Amino acid sequence: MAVVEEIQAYHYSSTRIIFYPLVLVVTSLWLLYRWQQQTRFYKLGNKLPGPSTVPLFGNALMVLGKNPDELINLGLEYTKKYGTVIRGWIGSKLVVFLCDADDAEVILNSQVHIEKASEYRFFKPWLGEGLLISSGEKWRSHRKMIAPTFHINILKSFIGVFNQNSRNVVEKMRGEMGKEFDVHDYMSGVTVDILLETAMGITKETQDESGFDYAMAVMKMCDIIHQRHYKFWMRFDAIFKLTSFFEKQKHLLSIIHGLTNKVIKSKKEKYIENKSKGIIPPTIGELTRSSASNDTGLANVQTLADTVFKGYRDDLDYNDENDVGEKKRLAFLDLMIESAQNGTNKITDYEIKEEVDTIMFEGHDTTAAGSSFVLCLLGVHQKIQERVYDELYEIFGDSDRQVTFEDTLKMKYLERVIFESLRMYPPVPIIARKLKQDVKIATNNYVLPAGATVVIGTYKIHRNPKYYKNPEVFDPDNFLPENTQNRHYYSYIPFSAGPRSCVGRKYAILKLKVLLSTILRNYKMVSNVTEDQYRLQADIILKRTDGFRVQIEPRKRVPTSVA
Ligand code: HEM
Repeated sequence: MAVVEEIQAYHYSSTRIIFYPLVLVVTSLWLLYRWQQQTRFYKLGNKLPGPSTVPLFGNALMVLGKNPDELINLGLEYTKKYGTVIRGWIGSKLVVFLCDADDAEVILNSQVHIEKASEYRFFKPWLGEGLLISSGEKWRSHRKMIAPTFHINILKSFIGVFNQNSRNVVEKMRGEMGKEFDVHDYMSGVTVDILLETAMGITKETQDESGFDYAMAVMKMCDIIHQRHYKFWMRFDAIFKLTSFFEKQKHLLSIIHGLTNKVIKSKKEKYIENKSKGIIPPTIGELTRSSASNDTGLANVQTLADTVFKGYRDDLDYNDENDVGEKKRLAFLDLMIESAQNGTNKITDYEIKEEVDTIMFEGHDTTAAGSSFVLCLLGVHQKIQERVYDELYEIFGDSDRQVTFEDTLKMKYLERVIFESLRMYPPVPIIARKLKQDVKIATNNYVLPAGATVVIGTYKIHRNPKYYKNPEVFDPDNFLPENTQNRHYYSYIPFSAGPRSCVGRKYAILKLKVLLSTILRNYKMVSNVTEDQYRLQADIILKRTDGFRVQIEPRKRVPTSVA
């Protein structure tokens, strides 16, 4: 009897131990939820259209367990259902998706809403407070220093590097003739090689094993960051630190930062040594200053890019008319060291490292994806590829000579093809900001509250029939002057726009023209995978989860009408 009583008492007390605290927790959570719903933040958020929510979880359960291509399909489905403004609650975090050019302009054109969303924190161990993620005064002063280093005069001095590396990749690809292969592997490799040289001044001749290790580490780090974005559980630092990826990241970062630090140290020593001998490199100001000896005669030619990006209101166009042609080539790193040493800009070695690392990341994955999409699309759209080749034949004939800056100005159709590819498959498919102040957007005068995360849906804006007649059709004529002149500037934002637009825009377009024209003069691209079969990945960089599969055939150097 005593034993039975003892068991009953035990059950009773254990029920009490579990039951009452549980009731307390549930009640507190319910009260918290009720209180939250009454706050201004929630009231404003709940005025926006979006799927129904579950108390406390919001819409978080809907994305749980979804793989990257399912996520993109889910997002696209919701835009059909709810229109161009959609809110989602991830627990108590408000995320607002904007897919209309007027609304995008309100955010991107602002000097206030320039704070990056918390999702960018995964880059922090690698890029520190570099241009991509920094904010406030630090971002402003570094942007002011870095934007001029992307001046067209400096970019022109990179043409030789672009050419040499493009030729190298053409040779590497030769082994793939007749097979189906993933062209992204090659685009990724050549992009890192070009960046090593243009950002850090490391050439194939001067680089040792560490250059190769660095390139591999950059590619692998990009992979880890992608995994953290689409594997939900990897987003939590505490869990991430328990995975093997964390150890791998530590190792890769030691390679990346090790080389960046080493190069900065030796370049700085060299600068000081040269200075003591009276050898001083040209300043950014000198490299970009006007000169009577205009070497091209084409400096004032208006390119398509000049028209398309005219309304961006960013800081990349100033001074471009002062085109003095190719001078001494200095890498971005040299320019930063020089301006720090001569006192023009206050920037520490550590900050220079952050900026060089940022350029290496931003310049790599974006252009590798961009060029891979162009090559795949040309493999599918043979007629368009023929027009591209005919234009190249007109410029180069059957010669194997290198591309000059003047040639790139004549590649008008290729430029339209690149722009159209960036429209349909923007390498950066979304841009995310954290609001520090309330903002009223154009659609329905909705007010987005401070603290919300705003996601600009570039991919979706680029496919809005309001701006493009047949948005789902790959048609480079979307960028004929008559079609661009009256289009909303913010309906085409592959490089973002406004004060935080991409500083590498001109670099990217120039590099893509040299690289793609060199490949297309040597090979005909073929692809049996049509666009409806592409499996796109919802990620920080738009990619294909099915791989960028193409085949190449040798190019006969005659116009396509004769071939
Ligand atoms: C097709 C190629 C490229 C595309 C589509 C692209 C796109 C973008 C976009 C959309 C942003 C804004 C990101 C955001 O606000 O979250 C950005 C920023 C940036 N990009 Fe690019 N980019 C490309 C190539 C490059 C290259 C080649 C470089 C450097 C060599 C570069 C350097 C940067 C930097 C430093 C930023 C940060 C700017 C700031 O916040 O002030 N990008 N890029």
